[in-house]
Parts: sequence; C-alpha cells; structure tokens
Amino acid sequence: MFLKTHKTAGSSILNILHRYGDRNSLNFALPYERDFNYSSYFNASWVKGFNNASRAPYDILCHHMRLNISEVGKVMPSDSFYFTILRDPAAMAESAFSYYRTYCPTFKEAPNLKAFIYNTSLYYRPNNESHHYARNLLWFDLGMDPDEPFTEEMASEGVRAVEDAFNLVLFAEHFDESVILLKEELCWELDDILTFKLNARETPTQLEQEDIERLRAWNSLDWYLYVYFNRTFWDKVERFGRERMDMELRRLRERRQQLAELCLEGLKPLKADEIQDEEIKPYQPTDEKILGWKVRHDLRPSTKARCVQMITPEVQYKYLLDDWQFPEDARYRAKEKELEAKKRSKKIRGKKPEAAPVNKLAVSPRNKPDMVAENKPEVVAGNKPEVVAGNKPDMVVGNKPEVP
Ligand SMILES: Nc1ncnc2c1ncn2[C@@H]1O[C@H](COP(=O)(O)OS(=O)(=O)O)[C@@H](OP(=O)(O)O)[C@H]1O
Repeated sequence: MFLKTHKTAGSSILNILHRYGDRNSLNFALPYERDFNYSSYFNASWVKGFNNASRAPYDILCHHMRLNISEVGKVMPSDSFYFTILRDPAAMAESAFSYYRTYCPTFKEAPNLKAFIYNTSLYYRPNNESHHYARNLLWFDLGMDPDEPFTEEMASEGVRAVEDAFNLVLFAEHFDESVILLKEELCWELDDILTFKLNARETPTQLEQEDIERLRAWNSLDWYLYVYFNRTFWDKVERFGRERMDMELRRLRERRQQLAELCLEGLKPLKADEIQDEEIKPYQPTDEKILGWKVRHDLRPSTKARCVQMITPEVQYKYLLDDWQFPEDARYRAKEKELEAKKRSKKIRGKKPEAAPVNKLAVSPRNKPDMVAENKPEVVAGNKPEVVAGNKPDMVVGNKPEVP
C-alpha cells in the first residue's frame, strides 16, 4: 500500500507501481474516478469491486486518498507493506501554490507566492474549500488535522501514528536512495525501480532562504514530520550500508541513463506544447505547464510499448489498468468515446470523422504475446545496440517479457 501524498514525486513512484503490477498481473484496488474521492477520508466501498464476494484479493492500493487506516485495512491483506513519501514542506508549498492556484481560494486570493508567504494568515481560511493544499498538506493526506495548533506533544503523537502505520517513509529529495531502500524491502530487482521524473513543472520558482524558513514555520506539523523521518531515513541508509548504497546508486543511475538513451526522444523532458498525443501528455492544470516525455519512434514494437509505459502519466495508466481489470467498463468507455467522436464529426461537416483514439498501450505484456519472441528484425535506427536488462533472469511468473 502506497499513500500517494501530494506534490512529493508520487507520480514517479506510481509509475513504478503501475508497471510492476501490470507486468506481474497484480490486482489493483482502483478508484472509480481519478482518486478515492479526495479530499474526503478514504472509504473501503470506494474501491472498485470491493463488494464483489468472489473478487481476488487486492495486491496494490496506490492512488490519491486521504488516509483512513482502518478502512484501508478492510481492503488490503493484513501482511501488506505500507509506505509513503514526504518532501520538504517549503518546496511542496511552492509546487502546490502554482499547481492548485485555480482550485484553492487561499492561493487564488494571494497576488503571488511572495505575498502568500509573507501574509499567510491574511489569505488562509481553514473552512475554505481546498484549504488543505495551503497548510500542512502532508499531515492532511496522512489523515490528521492540519489546523491543529502546533504543540510538541501533538506533533510527536502524529509521528508515532505514522510510524505505526508505515513500514517505510521515502523522500522526494532523496528519490534514488528511497527507491533503493524500497527495492531492498520488497526484494525487487534494479529494473523494477527505474523511472523517469514525471509530473515536473516547466517553471518552478526559486525560493530564497527566508521564504523557505517562513514556509517551514507555516507548515510546522509537516516540517516536524519531515525532520523526524529524515533522521530515521538516514539511519536506515546507515544500516543498509553507505558503500553499498553508493554502489547501488551508481548502478541505478547508469541503468536509467541507458534506458533514457534507448527510449526517449531527447534526454530532456519536453514542454507540454511539444506533446500532442493524449495518451502520453501529462495532465495540465490551469495555471501551470507540466513537462512530459516522448518515446523514440524508431523502436521495435515490444520495446516501444515498454518505453511508453515508462512515460505514461498516472491518469492514463490508471484507466488502462481499469480497462484490463474491468473489461465491461472498458467496452462501455470505448462506446462512449465512439459516440462522442461521431457527434463531433457530425458537427464538423466536411471534415473526416475522428476515429476513437487508438490505445497504444494495448500492446502491453498483459494482453498481448511477447513480441520479442517473434524474432522480428530490429528496426532501431543507427547502430545503437538495444539495452535490455542484461542477463538478469526474467523474474516475472509465466512467459512475460523482460522489462526494457
Ligand atoms: N524522481 C523525482 N525526484 C524528485 N522529484 C520528483 C521526481 N519525480 C517527480 N518529482 C517532482 O514531484 C513533484 C510532483 O509530485 P507528484 O507527482 O506527487 O504531484 S501530484 O500530487 O501527483 O500532482 C514535481 O515537483 P515540482 O516540479 O516542484 O512541482 C516533480 O518535479
């Protein structure tokens, strides 16, 4: 179980989990919509299929929610591994301010970020809709009250609750070390934890030291959590072994570079305007532009499919998983799309009717035979050798293809 907190690199972690679950045909506990009715407290009945007596047990629960640990316990097996991710509340606030500006009146009313930082109480209304984005967002996502006045006793009680609930706490700032610890805990392979940076903004604002300190003080409950778990995180790294961690970091970064060269069109993320394909275009909030990636067009189909998975944003991947787990709903959605396309084509006279979008990930290993096994000649341009997972034995049960 992964508690996906907001603006903390959770989308990159989700990509790891989506691909891992997809590759291993695991059963996701999925929301009906994009998330579990955030910002209400999570409820087990919001998981698709939960009330179906003959359903298989859930393996992964990972989409946005406000934590309600007892309800999560009804959904997930009792031996589940719980983890979450934190980020410095100053950086989170800077990210949240621009990302949620349109939805959060507190942010909307402030003329700019500096004005908010220097006059937080002027703009913040605890009862306003979406106020939770503006103060102690981590604390809120973790199911606690973000408006409780700070006391050492209350804050340490919160820390204890988080410590009791989670087996591992990751850090956005130490993303690579975090996923290495995750790999260790879950007995995964290096390729299981590889991901490119997803959901990054085009134009983050550089914070000055004074801004950082003010934002940490404003989000004092989150800062308390952050400081505490940052310490325990590095204790874990010590136990893992510093030298071993350095070696693992080198392996991880080398492999990511190999995959970037194999998969990506350009090694830098692309601006939203450069990505037209809706299947891989990240969700764009109103006031901010989110960067994305494109896959090289000269790859053989099976490699391309797996590269596309690595850059598929959370929302699109979630719907693909939903399509596979609930084919009935997928057929219904496809019909709806077809109808919409027909309606649009009627309106735009003289123009060729628009076909329902082709689902490129339909070549996912979940549904299709392994195309690597077809001995198709490789169509990779140039003489670049394809970087597949070295000689690592395929750890996937059955005849599933290896990850690129
Ligand atoms: N791998 C890695 N390492 C470090 N930081 C990363 C990584 N992946 C994503 N990010 C940054 O995380 C921010 C997006 O967080 P989320 O994906 O959790 O946002 S969301 O709540 O799902 O919208 C977003 O931060 P901002 O750019 O400051 O908004 C991303 O740049």
